[in-house]
Amino acid sequence: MREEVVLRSLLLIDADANERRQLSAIASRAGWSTVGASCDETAAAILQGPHGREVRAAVLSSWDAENGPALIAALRRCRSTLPIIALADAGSIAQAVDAMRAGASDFLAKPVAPERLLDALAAHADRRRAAGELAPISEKIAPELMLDQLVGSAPAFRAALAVAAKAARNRLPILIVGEPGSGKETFARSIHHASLRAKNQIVKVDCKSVAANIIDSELFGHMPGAFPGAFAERVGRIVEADGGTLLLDEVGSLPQETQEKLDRVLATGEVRPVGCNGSNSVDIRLIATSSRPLPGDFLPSLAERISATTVTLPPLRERSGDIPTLARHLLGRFAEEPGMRPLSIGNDALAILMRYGWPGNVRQLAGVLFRAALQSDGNSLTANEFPHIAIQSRFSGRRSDASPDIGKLSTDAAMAGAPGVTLYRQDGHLRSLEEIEADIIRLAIGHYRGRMTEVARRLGIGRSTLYRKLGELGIDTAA
Ligand SMILES: Nc1ncnc2c1ncn2[C@@H]1O[C@H](COP(=O)(O)OP(=O)(O)OP(=O)(O)O)[C@@H](O)[C@H]1O
Repeated sequence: MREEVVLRSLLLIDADANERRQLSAIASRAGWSTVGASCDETAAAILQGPHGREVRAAVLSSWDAENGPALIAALRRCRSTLPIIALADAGSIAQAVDAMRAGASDFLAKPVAPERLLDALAAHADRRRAAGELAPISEKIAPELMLDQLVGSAPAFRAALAVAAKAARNRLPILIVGEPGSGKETFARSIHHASLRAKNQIVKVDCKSVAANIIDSELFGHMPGAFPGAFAERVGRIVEADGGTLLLDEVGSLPQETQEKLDRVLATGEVRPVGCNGSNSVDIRLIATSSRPLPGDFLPSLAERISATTVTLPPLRERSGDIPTLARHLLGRFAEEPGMRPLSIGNDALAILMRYGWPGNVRQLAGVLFRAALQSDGNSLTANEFPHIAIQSRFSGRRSDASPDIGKLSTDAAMAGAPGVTLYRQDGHLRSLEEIEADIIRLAIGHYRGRMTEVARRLGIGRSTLYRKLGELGIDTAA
């Protein structure tokens, strides 16, 4: 038990005790114990004190360009590798760049969604995960893209685009399913912009981060006195979206009762605020997203209504042929921001990025590229800029130096939907069956991130056969 607390102690630095209290409440949800500091001297004293080693990360909750760099320098003097996450008001990429240049490990725009902060903390402070790879720093640099500007040519991605383009023209609900970071919200916004409702608002509610006891009031609104603390009338998000699009992120997290109310709104076009006897007519198009198939206990009639049109986004690892174009697109986006400059990316770097599994999908790719872009001194990113990714890409069927033509590699991979295994030696002769088999097994281990039961199942062999082959072919899974 003590071990758990010691492993997850978080230093919160802010002059305002309220800010510290709010962050402490969020962090405690993920099991962090917190210690607060109102200034840099106190923070340094805590890090140098008897419990200093227990602190696993620090959050500067009000980034200030004038004092921030000195504060980070002071923290770094005490602990050079401490993950430091800076928070600042939304609106300035320049602040993000400043904070990162000053040595922050990550930067988040306020107000920070609790999930985002916890993800960033986990990504930076949990040594079992690659440093910062899931961090959402590049999040702010995400322009609204039209459907035809979305990057991707893999067949599954094109199929998703085709469904989205067709659905944009009507007003029926849409469900977008895809792993975290695969582009669900981006798709939803592009669909809205391609629809006849584009001139009206798209209103987003993140169902996962709104507490169950206030979600009804958030969505449907409430009347004064509807519940203790409801002093004034509140217009719900559904009414705000009237004439436009309501985007419900992670719709599977809605409580059962709210699902029933939402189902009625969709069926009747009428919204009844909490505590009100009457109702308002609304005209909304619902786009719901979910990072996994809707849960088994999800209200069947609502599930049927919202999933009649389903857009399924492939994970990035299943469209690694799109990575070169995506990487160039993302670098182009970053280059437009103040303090950033145009950067190209070399074939060696692309080969590494294409071999990696990307559990955080396009968001993770954007984060990794953004960090590399900030740290690079040259005009082109090379493999050296991606050490964490290179380490994790090591189980690969294709050596980057055996595939110098990334254009060809990307077309091949796009056709296969994943990095392939080369059949030919560099002298043009076929490779032996054993070599090809070994590569396929390495590729499968990398693709399923070392989950041997899944590797065996996907390769259609038993686990014991898999382990025998690892021995016979000299494949070292711990390499
Ligand atoms: N096809 C694409 N082309 C260009 N950029 C993309 C594409 N897909 C995703 N992105 C970028 O990747 C980032 C993550 O996308 P987005 O927020 O839409 O993912 P998500 O699936 O909604 O994530 P989450 O499940 O965590 O909410 C954004 O910066 C977005 O602009």
